[in-house]
Amino acid sequence: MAPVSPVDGGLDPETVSDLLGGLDVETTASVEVPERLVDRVVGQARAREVVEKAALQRRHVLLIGLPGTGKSMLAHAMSELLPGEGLEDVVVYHNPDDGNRPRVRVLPAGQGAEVVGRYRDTLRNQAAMGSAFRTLLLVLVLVYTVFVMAEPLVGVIAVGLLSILFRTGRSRRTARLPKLLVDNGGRETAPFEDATGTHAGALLGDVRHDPFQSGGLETPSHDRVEPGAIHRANGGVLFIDEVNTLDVRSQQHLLTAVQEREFAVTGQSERSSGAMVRTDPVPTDFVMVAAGNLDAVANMHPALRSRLKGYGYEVYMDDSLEDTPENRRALVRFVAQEVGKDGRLPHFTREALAEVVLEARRRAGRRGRLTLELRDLGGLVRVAGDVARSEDAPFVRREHVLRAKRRSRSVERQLTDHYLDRRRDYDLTLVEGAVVGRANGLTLVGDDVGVVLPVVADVTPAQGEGRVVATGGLRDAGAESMAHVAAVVKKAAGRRLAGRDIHVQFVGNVGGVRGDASALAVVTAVVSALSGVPVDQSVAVAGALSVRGDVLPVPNVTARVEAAAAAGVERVVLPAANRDDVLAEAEALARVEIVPVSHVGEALAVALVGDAPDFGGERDSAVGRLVDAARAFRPDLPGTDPTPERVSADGRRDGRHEVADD
Ligand SMILES: Nc1ncnc2c1ncn2[C@@H]1O[C@H](COP(=O)(O)OP(=O)(O)OP(=O)(O)O)[C@@H](O)[C@H]1O
Repeated sequence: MAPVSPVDGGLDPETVSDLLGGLDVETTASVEVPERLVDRVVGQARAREVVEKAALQRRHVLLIGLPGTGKSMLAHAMSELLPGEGLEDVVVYHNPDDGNRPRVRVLPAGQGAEVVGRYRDTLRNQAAMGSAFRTLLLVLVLVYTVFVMAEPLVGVIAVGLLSILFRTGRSRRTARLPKLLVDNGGRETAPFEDATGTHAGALLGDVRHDPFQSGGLETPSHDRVEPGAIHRANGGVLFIDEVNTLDVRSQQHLLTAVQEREFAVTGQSERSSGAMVRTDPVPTDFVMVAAGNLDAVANMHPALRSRLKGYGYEVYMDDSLEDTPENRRALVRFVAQEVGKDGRLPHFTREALAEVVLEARRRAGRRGRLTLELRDLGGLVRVAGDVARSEDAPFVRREHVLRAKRRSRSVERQLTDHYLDRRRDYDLTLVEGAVVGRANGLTLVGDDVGVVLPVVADVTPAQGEGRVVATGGLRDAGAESMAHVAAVVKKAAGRRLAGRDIHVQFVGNVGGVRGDASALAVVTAVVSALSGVPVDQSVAVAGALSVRGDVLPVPNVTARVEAAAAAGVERVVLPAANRDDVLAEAEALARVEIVPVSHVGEALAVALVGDAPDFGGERDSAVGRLVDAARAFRPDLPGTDPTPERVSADGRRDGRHEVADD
């Protein structure tokens, strides 16, 4: 059989070499993955440095950032950096003085199992000796009653009663066998405990309920004691993601464990018999790595946060890293690491690796950056591997990655596609002609799926104070941005806007408008509605606005441009600050023209077309000023120009304007 070649196609070798940061490997099989977990972390230089320092000083760490950026990986890496020596075992004993107060003994790691083993051996020997003695005694009683007293019935009863007595005594003795609560024997690295989403019992330890409680059938309390993550993490790392989701009581107890470095185990449920039991304190000398998004900081118990602040470090995780050859090589190592971790995936060819790096660029959404949301990128690696495996391909090739990209559509992507299909049925997308009061905005569903979102506006007489009424699922910054729109329109309009309501609607909105990237599209639609100057529907507009009309950058312009191109839009108006963020590789760029703008006027100059209709003798100064602003960038823009005479393309005077301007 001919050897299977990992040579792939589709990208030229120079581009591939550049995308791999010059790494000279044929497939991921020859990519070396570092031994230590901390060396496998891609990017996150600050967090890595902090974790290394905190491990040396045994300080707590708070990692805040987006999901899947390596927070738990760093916490795990930290446990590898902590010394594996000096760990302890914890053994819990029956307390003969008080059955509800089990005793706790802390021993060097490995000795706990020995102690319990020795205890068990002693009990076993005692039991063996006792059993021989008891058998002899029973035989003697039987012989005496049957042969000497000649009372076999008395003999059988006596032997039965004695057997029950002996059994109770034996179960009492075996019940005293101590329990190994925390076993660190044979462990080479410090423990790592992930307590994410645990309930109080699993976090703080618990004492199980005993339905019998007395009468000789009960389980002794020390045998019902269970350690919590805080006890198992002793000497190592306790990792808690979404720390703010722990209830307040658990956070308070956690704080006590952190401060005191020991925490007694007691039953967590008030109604359980375990609640009456409380052990001696059990050591909880761990380093805590708490994680979450920004909400976690806001909602964390203030005392716990202050403890973390005072005795630890806080790091905001990076969500992207610089697109340098070194970092691209790190990404290639990441793919090799994910392939190795899965264990069943074929290796990636150079071209397939290059495609993953390209995807990391695309997902970063900013020029010169690579995404660090690596859990998601790891998902793409696995799907690409599964696609290759389903075809029994010996390697994951570029086409597999491309197919995986299509297949591993996020829920947002699927929802958007579904919505676009529906919208096509109802003809909601309009990408040609010119319409008054309608502009094509570009919004995001989720973080990285672009959608063309039409915005329509109309002006009506106000019942009271004039206002801007916006509908169609505006939330957060999206709702706030309407105030910026109002400022821009009002400033231009002066008092002439009084007595009018401006209605704005996001048509067929699917995911709600969270951000302020639609502000420019809204102003375009509003100005068009006020002026009657139509908007060119082959143009799509994306941009946030300052209250002064400056166009501000928006996230993930590549996804927006792709959505515009897919819908058939010809030109996309984007904030000038975002110009470089559209990936050069985006296929969509071949199909659309990008028009960078810095001021609302520039955008209007591109989007507004055609002549303004007759205003019935009354020139609208609100619109006048905005369209004037636009004219500063495109002098031929029609609208409020007071010049009475306009010459049309064929040299004739434009009669309609004459009438309007007279
Ligand atoms: N910076 C990184 N370097 C290498 N691999 C990473 C990195 N970030 C994430 N990963 C990969 O993604 C997986 C998930 O990351 P991890 O669980 O650490 O994310 P997280 O930030 O803790 O997310 P969450 O808050 O959702 O738990 C890791 O096991 C690893 O394979």
